[in-house]
Amino acid sequence: MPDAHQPADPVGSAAPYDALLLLSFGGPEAPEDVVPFLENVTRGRGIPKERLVEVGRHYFLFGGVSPINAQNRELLAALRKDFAEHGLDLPLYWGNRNWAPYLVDTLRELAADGHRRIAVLATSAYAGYSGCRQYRENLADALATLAAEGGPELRVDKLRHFYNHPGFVEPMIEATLAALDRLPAEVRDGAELVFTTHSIPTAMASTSGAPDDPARGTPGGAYVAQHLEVAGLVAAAVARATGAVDRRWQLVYQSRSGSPQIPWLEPDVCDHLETLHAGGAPAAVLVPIGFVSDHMEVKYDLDTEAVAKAAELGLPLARAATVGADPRFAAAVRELVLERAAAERGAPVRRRALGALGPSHDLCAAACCPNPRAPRPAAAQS
Ligand SMILES: CC1=C(CCC(=O)O)c2cc3nc(cc4[nH]c(cc5[nH]c(cc1n2)c(C)c5CCC(=O)O)c(CCC(=O)O)c4C)C(CCC(=O)O)=C3C
Ligand SMILES: [Fe+2]
Repeated sequence: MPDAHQPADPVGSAAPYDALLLLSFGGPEAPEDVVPFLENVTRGRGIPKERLVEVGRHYFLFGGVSPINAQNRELLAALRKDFAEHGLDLPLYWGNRNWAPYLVDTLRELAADGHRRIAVLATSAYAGYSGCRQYRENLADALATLAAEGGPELRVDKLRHFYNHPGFVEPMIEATLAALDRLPAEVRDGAELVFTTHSIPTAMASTSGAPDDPARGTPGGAYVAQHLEVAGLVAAAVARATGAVDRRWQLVYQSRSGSPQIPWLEPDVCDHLETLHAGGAPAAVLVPIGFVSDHMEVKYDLDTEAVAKAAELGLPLARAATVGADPRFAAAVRELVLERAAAERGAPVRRRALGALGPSHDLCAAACCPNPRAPRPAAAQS
């Protein structure tokens, strides 16, 4: 195993890639965007009407503006800066699944600019249908549209999952320590760590990951195994830094939608805060390891709803920042591009990953993270 703390080669070639595409979820930027955005997100997904009205309300509370697009613009700026500082001359593009700039428009632009082989970073760190295959299905749809228009053939390679990359984990450790510091000194040592991620249907969780992943088929599948790995890494590092070696932590879930009859991953974060309070916990720190930036799931479900729950309980609570545009994450993206480029050229590759699960595969298998409804074409797979 290579030493996880050694940086990858500082300079390298991005060949065979012509460009990097940042592929994200997208979000509304004005009140009149909210309903069309939600229609884009939920087309054909059987989400109850009441849930959509409720989620729309979350966006209207913030003036109809999701923070996610501004956060992606910041990440693009951080990537431009990092690439320039490291002499990596690779054009950067940005497209979204559910709002402007739309993926299909960005692919058209890439094609018009003469780019043919494109590395893709999806702003989703973990395995699973929603975080991986759905992005690849949208890539396949957009490529099919371009082909139907008579455009040139593009090849898109999605970069590996980065949940256990040190450039993603280390900022979260630092953010957790900073959140602990914001708690009153008298409750700090006893504060429990509450790692949160998006709940998904348990059926989707248990089929997440590659077919040969040992976690595949376990109740939480690779989705839960990967989150537990990150939570454990952050908890251990925090314990080392604060000396409170027996600090308790748990992985919990948020932002559940869908029909109440269908089982989703539990417990919910607000229920967990009640459990902690009932058990005598003096304080808690929320660590949203499932999300790359402080988008609406973080701003509403944690900073609004969970904060209100903690206030009602009288439980001191602090929320750790997400990775966002941290320069270490930008550097990790550069490493992932250079790593994959080297692998595609057949050159030696160093793949940094913390913990025991190892670096994720470059190419998803056809049976990775299946679509829970019906199989559909997906790009970037074997
Ligand atoms: C695993 C996961 C991630 C993390 C990985 C990743 O980042 O991709 C994620 C991210 C996000 N989810 C987002 C928004 C929404 N997700 C929804 C619905 C759903 N998400 C699901 C899962 C995930 N979602 C699932 C299983 C559903 C049910 C319907 C379906 O099977 O598809 C709905 C519909 C209403 C509702 O049900 O809540 C909305 C509005 C935003 C944008 C936030 C902003 O605007 O700032 C982001 C970053
Ligand atoms: Fe979502």
